[in-house]
Amino acid sequence: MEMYLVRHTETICEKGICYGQSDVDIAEPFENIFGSIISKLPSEAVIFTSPLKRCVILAKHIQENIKTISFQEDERLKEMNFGDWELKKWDEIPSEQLNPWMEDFVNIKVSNGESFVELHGRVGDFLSDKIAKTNVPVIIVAHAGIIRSIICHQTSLPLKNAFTNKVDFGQVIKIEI
Ligand SMILES: Cc1cc2ncn([C@H]3O[C@H](COP(=O)(O)O)[C@@H](O)[C@H]3O)c2cc1C
Repeated sequence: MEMYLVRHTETICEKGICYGQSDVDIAEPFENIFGSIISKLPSEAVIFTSPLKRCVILAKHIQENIKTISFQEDERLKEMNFGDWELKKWDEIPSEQLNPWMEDFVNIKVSNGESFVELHGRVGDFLSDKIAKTNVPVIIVAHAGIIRSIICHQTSLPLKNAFTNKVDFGQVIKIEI
């Protein structure tokens, strides 16, 4: 079965902001890049999306431009919950908090947020719940952290190496499962 992992396009956030689960807008114009994303997708698929608007806007556009078998938002596809760091500049996060997390972002929970292993757990629940029994192409519109977690689930890449995969804004990654 073909799975298409699509990262949302660029946001309006200035560079260097940790926006995690904050519901930030996408930057305009986005018509051309949306068109280029559609050209890389199958003509018929089931669509799942993160409920954050930077993904829903793109997912709805995909829904309108291919033969959509079903369309579902799923909370488990939200980006990592960065808790107290949400909407802070990375370089304003106190180093006594940031450094230990950088050393072990897989296991260390951000204060009032989650760890990457927790994110990976909810993504695994989503995959076994919604994807395991599907035999038609699947499109998942989500975030860099979620896409990396899915790749780790599907390839057995260790979580600590998840960031060796580049995931750009508007990138489409096709995997066969
Ligand atoms: C472990 C981990 C480390 C990160 N470092 C930056 N982000 C990134 O995740 C957030 C949103 O991604 P998107 O633009 O795809 O919605 C940003 O805040 C960005 O800093 C990370 C995410 C994760 C999971």
